[in-house]
Amino acid sequence: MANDDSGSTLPNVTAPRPIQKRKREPGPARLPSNKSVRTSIPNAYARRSPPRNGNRPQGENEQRRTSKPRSPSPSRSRSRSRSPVRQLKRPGAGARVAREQAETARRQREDAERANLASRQVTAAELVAEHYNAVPERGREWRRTDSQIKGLRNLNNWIKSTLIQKFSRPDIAPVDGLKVLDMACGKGGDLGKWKKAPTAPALYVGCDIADVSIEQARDRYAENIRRSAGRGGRGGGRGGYGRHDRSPPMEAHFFVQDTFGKPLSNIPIVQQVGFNPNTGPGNGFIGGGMRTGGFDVVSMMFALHYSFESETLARGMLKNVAGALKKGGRFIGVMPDSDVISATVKRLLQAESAGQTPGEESGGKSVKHGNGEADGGQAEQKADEDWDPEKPAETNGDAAEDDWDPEKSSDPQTTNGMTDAHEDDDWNPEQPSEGPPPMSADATPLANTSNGTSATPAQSDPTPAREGALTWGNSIYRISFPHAQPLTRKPLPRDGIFRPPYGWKYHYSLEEAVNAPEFVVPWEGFRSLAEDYGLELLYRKGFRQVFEDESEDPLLGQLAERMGVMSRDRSAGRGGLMVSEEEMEAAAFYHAFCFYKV
Ligand SMILES: C[S@@+](CC[C@H](N)C(=O)[O-])C[C@H]1O[C@@H](n2cnc3c(N)ncnc32)[C@H](O)[C@@H]1O
Repeated sequence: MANDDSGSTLPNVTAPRPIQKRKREPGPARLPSNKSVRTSIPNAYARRSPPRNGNRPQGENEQRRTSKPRSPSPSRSRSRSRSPVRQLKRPGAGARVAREQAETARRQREDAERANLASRQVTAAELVAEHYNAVPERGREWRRTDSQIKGLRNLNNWIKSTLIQKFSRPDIAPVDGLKVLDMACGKGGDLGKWKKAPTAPALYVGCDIADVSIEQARDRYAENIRRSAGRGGRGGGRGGYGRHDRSPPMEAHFFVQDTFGKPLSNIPIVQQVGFNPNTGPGNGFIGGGMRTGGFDVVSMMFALHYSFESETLARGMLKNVAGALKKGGRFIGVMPDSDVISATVKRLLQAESAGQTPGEESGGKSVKHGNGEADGGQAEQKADEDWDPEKPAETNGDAAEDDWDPEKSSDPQTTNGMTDAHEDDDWNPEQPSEGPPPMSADATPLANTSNGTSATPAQSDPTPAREGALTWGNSIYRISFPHAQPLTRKPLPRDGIFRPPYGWKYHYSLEEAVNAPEFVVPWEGFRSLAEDYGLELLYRKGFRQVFEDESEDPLLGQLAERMGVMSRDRSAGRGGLMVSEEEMEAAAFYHAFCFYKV
């Protein structure tokens, strides 16, 4: 999967289904014409969408209506009586038979399509699982000392913590405690962040498609419980997760589960908490949240983009999110920002048609595309490594994961400097965080952008562009889009608007972390789809903006210091920022969001 941009995993739901040609019927019985049937189809998505809840897309209903024998109205009878009866009767009966056969054939084709789609989804899901299962667990020590992207890891962790802090406030927590569902929880790296939520969860349910990751998450949790018991409950009665020493341990359950392609209602504990299978469009209403039951928060960190492979998966994901949330519950997450992608694709395509060489359009020399021309003489040492599917890859999830180590003492006396700064599980606002910020020599101040996102071209570019690909990035991350989607042959949009919003595959690689295909999540399309499932937007910010705004908050600012994002010494580096500009550029590819369940 890591090197698969052949599009072979793209289910054919992304390809418009050919409209079936039907036999002409003679005389008046021929109405409505095929043309009117075609124009009655509301949009391209409706044609591609498999029927949900037994409802067929409008166009198909139209087709079915035309094939149904009509009860003759008086006026129709009159008009028939003026027509030669024998000419109408025989072709009418024949046409009916033909229609029935055509209808049967169409249904069979649809069934086959659905079966094919289902099996291909499984394949795609399996490939994702395979990729993440293959990710080595390098350990906290490696991340702390050897990782070249410590600053980025810390920033990602802090942003996830910030979302958790902001949107799991006591006002949404019921008396029996907060219930959290982590969809695509990876190795359970966010368990420690939940411990520091304003209301520590009473129940955490983590699901992921990668079984090895789920095993690691279970081990992580069990180890923490064990150590906490060994310490006599010190460090938080909730198995070391709680902030209140006498609170009962946080109960956690982990499941191997495809959270986009399969309903979560098949998990007993999810059923027990409450799952509403009727959310989303269907029968003309949007199913609301449950008045009682349901999770208080659903979290989806660095994973939602996998669901935008197809409309079916995206809807499946939202159905699960909305179905699991209680009324008033929150859906939080982080994912790639399509505004950054759109702006960069548009700019690079314009530069390309203006005949500019890569980088010229931006005054820089780092963005390139096409046939892998050398870029400003930058070193190309990493070359094909970034495209090697065999190359062991660590996940972004790992980069994004907490560096929680149950072995580590939470005693502030035993922690210091960078070590302590990397221990956000043992967050202690009193503990100073010091250490030289990992600045690059040419680091520049943070750029202010209108929406907090940045399409800043990279500062350096040691990796080669792929043949026929539009590529940008810097020495730690790289995005690569094929000029045309392999399966659909759809070219990259010159206006930067991805329509339809599903199936736009690109390749993403991050130093030490990810090397895998992903899918664009066009923001507006996603937002309006989310509304269909009763999810209203509360918060959306690019990572740069999250940092600039939220680090002003006294508590979150302290947390940034504790997590190695900021130094207490504001004269160090760029106002104390411990994230290099290249890391910040990589981070600016993402944005954070929170929705509210109505
Ligand atoms: C980048 S990792 C993020 C892990 C974790 N949320 C974090 O922030 O550390 C992406 C995760 O999404 C999971 N994933 C991808 N597709 C999935 C699906 N259909 N169902 C469940 N998990 C999925 C992967 O297995 C992987 O663990």
